[in-house]
Amino acid sequence: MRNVWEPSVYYSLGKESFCFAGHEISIRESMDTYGALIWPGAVALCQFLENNQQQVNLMDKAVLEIGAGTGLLSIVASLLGAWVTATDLPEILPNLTFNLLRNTKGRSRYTPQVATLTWGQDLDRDFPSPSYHYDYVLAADVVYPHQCLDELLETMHHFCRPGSGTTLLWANKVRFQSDLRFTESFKSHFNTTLLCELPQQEVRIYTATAKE
Ligand SMILES: C[S@@+](CC[C@H](N)C(=O)[O-])C[C@H]1O[C@@H](n2cnc3c(N)ncnc32)[C@H](O)[C@@H]1O
Repeated sequence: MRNVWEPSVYYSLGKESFCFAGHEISIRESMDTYGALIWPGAVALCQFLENNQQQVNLMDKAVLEIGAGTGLLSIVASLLGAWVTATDLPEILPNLTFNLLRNTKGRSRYTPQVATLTWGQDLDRDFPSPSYHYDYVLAADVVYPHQCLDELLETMHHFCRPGSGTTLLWANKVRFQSDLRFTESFKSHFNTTLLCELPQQEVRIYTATAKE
């Protein structure tokens, strides 16, 4: 039988209750993996989406989140009216599904979907375009020292192609030189605008569309 990942330690690191889009949101975290913790980029992008609903109107929009982790950002997008697919590595999905269902059931316009998406892997097979077209792709704190930065950029590019009309929203805490190198590469692939900078949290939020 497939081993279903369950957090072994339920441990509150920082805040696990939030209020966004008029709802109390309760997130189950764990110490087990990066994907079971809430990262500052997710909180910053949730705040941005809540405060800028005219600029980024998610009502009835198709939204994909990559590296969704605990699901906080997907929950907020869902509560703001989007049809959301939250994706991550397979071992993250049980906790992600748990958090999504517990916080959106009976509250959101569309039931959020959950899917495995390993950056750079089988994208044409599992998410062929144009069948899988999204208005927005969300990404929070997906850039940190890991071995898959090229695959991450390839994934962003897969969903945000020239002429697709897809907008990418990427929030990240700037931690290392490698983050700045990724940002340069990101800017060379996409038309990029810095939407917001939070100096205290050292988080930057970018919006991007594909270069023609
Ligand atoms: C630092 S956590 C951020 C989680 C969440 N977005 C947040 O901000 O709270 C990075 C996320 O990317 C996911 N991730 C890392 N490598 C990945 C890969 N190769 N393919 C897909 N997801 C990956 C992790 O499982 C984790 O959920």
